This record gives sequence, structure tokens and C-alpha cells, in this order.
Amino acid sequence: MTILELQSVEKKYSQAENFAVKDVSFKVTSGEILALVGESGSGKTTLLRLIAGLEHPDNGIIYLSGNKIVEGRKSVPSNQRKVGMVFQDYALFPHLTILENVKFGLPKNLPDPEKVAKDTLKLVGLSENFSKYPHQLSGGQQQRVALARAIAPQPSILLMDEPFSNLDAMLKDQVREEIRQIIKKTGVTAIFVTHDTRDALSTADRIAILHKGRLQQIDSPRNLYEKPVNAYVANFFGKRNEILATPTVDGFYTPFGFIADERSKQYSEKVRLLFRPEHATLYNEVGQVLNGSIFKVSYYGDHQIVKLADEDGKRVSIKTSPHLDLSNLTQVGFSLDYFEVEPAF
Ligand SMILES: Nc1ncnc2c1ncn2[C@@H]1O[C@H](COP(=O)(O)OP(=O)(O)OP(=O)(O)O)[C@@H](O)[C@H]1O
Repeated sequence: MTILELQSVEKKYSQAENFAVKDVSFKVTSGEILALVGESGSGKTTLLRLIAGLEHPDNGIIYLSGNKIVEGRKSVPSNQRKVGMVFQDYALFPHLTILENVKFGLPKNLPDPEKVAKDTLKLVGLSENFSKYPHQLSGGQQQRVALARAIAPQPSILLMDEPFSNLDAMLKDQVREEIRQIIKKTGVTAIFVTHDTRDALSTADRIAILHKGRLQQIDSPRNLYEKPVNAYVANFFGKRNEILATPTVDGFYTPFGFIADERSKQYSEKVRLLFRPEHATLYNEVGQVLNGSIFKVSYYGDHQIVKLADEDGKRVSIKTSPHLDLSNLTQVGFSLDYFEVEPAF
């Protein structure tokens, strides 16, 4: 069931030259976690604030739980939208205990707000800290209080602005997983903004990528990573190698060797074979499907990146196990586990 729908939403700030958000349309399904990603200034926060009602669009329509909450410049006020919000700095009240923080956002007519607040704090794993103040908690715990405050009133949608940016790298992996599990347990639909592709790839069910205010692609993490619709999306998620190739009836001739592949039949002109460093397998011997000269090996502890060159010096990078022994080798073999084919020109 669709919980949120945006139709051609646009926003231009009064002093700005360009639209911060331009012609953005998408739907979010009940229970889904959607990540909004894009480089700085791409419009992520503006889009989140438009959904929350903290900004007003110039054009477009937004539906939340089947109700039209925005139509052009007319919109339902933020406090009537049933939207839960977690801010980047958590925005907890410092002079209130964490229980009071969570109770604060609950509707006044609830029969037992204390019980709802306590149950929600338990749900986020904070059953022993009811009477502590925010400054007595770790960053990760404060974030869970902020999450509890946002979900306690049972919002139609939970919006989170850079929820992982204040956490150090060691904590991040654990917190991402905890937050994902809490959200899934409550069944709330969630949208979060991040500039970190790993946050998005590991936590979201789908990712929407923005560039200069325009939606480029909205898709599963795997599809965005493996089947990007354009070069911007592909490069946003890390390096892709390119090999120029000539199609024949049964495969592609490349400067590294011949690859048998049915897709070659669809092309008559030169093509580019595109693959990520981790989508190739490297062998510490020649005589494989493809062969190249080692240009450089970079060791990173948990993996190595091996740069290979063809006869003309064109290079590709391959990610491999840190244990593959490449010492004293100048030539190695490799194969492609997965690659995309695009016309070269
Ligand atoms: N209050 C404002 N007044 C004028 N322009 C603004 C305002 N807020 C944002 N902008 C502009 O709108 C565009 C989109 O900004 P926005 O903050 O939505 O991007 P973002 O993707 O969230 O960036 P970041 O990752 O840096 O937070 C940018 O060009 C920004 O300079």
C-alpha cells in the first residue's frame, strides 16, 4: 500500500537562482525504508522538509496516507501531518529526562502517556535509563531516545535527517543495524537523508538519488549499484572500470582478451564494458579469460586493489583478497563476474 506519494514536487528558495528540488515524483510503500542520497546541495534536506511541512513547495502534490497534504502552495500544517522527525543533532530537551522527552510529543488525550513512552523506550532498548538526562547518555543512546520520541505517537511516516552522521565509525555499523531493526519491528514507514552511500546501501530497502534537485533513480540498493541508469548514479556509488571492446557474433574482443557473451549480438559498433573493482576475479597466474600486466598493488588490510594495464597502458582496478600472493608477478589473469555493456559513443 502506498503511504506517501509525491507528484512533480518543486521548490525554489526566494533568493536562489536554481530550483532546490525540481519535478520530483515517487511513491513510498507502507513499512518501507527509503534513503535519500546525493551530493551536498542536491536537495535531500529540502525534500525531507517539504514532506515534513517545514518548507512549502512552489508546485506539485503530496499525498500522505491517502490524504492530499500539499497541492501547489496550499498545504496542511506540519503539526497536523502525523509525521515523526529525527533531527541530525537529535534536538532532545536537555532539561527533561528521557522519559519526559518521549512523553512530550504524545497527544494530550492519550489515556496513559507514561506507559506509551516507557513501552517505546523499551522497544528502542532503553529500559533502565528513564530518569536520566540526555547529557548522561552516549551519542547512540541519545539517538535512540530521539527515535523513540518520533515513533511514540505512531506517525504515518518517520523522517530522519542524517541519522548516522554524529556517530563515530566504530559505532556506525552497529547503530545502523539497530535502527533498521527497530524501524522494521514497529512497521513504520521511514525516509532518511544521508550523504554516505554505505548508510544507504546497508540500511535502506530502496534508495532515491538526487542530483541538482532532480531525481535520477529510485531503486533497490543492488539495482542502483549494479544497474545504474546513468553515469552520475554509477559514479556516486564508487568507481567503475571501463574497457573498450569490439563485439563479434559470440562475444567481445578487448585489449585484455576475448570474453564469450551473448549480449555481443545486440551490437555492431564498439562498446564499453563497465564493471566495478569487486565484480572481477583475479588469479595469480596467466592463461585465464583475460590477462593483464600488474601496474600497482595497494594493500588495505581487508582487501587489495590491483591495477592492471593492457598493452596500450589502459588500466583497470580489481579488488581481491588480501591473501592472494602477487609477489614477483608481472602478468596475471582475471575474469569478469558481472559487467554492463554500453555503446562506446
Ligand atoms: N533556506 C535556504 N535559502 C536559500 N537556499 C537554500 C536554503 N536551503 C537550501 N538552499 C539551497 O537549496 C539547494 C539544496 O539544498 P539542500 O540543503 O536541500 O541540499 P542537501 O542535499 O540536503 O545538501 P547537504 O548534504 O549539504 O545538506 C542548495 O543549492 C542550497 O544552497
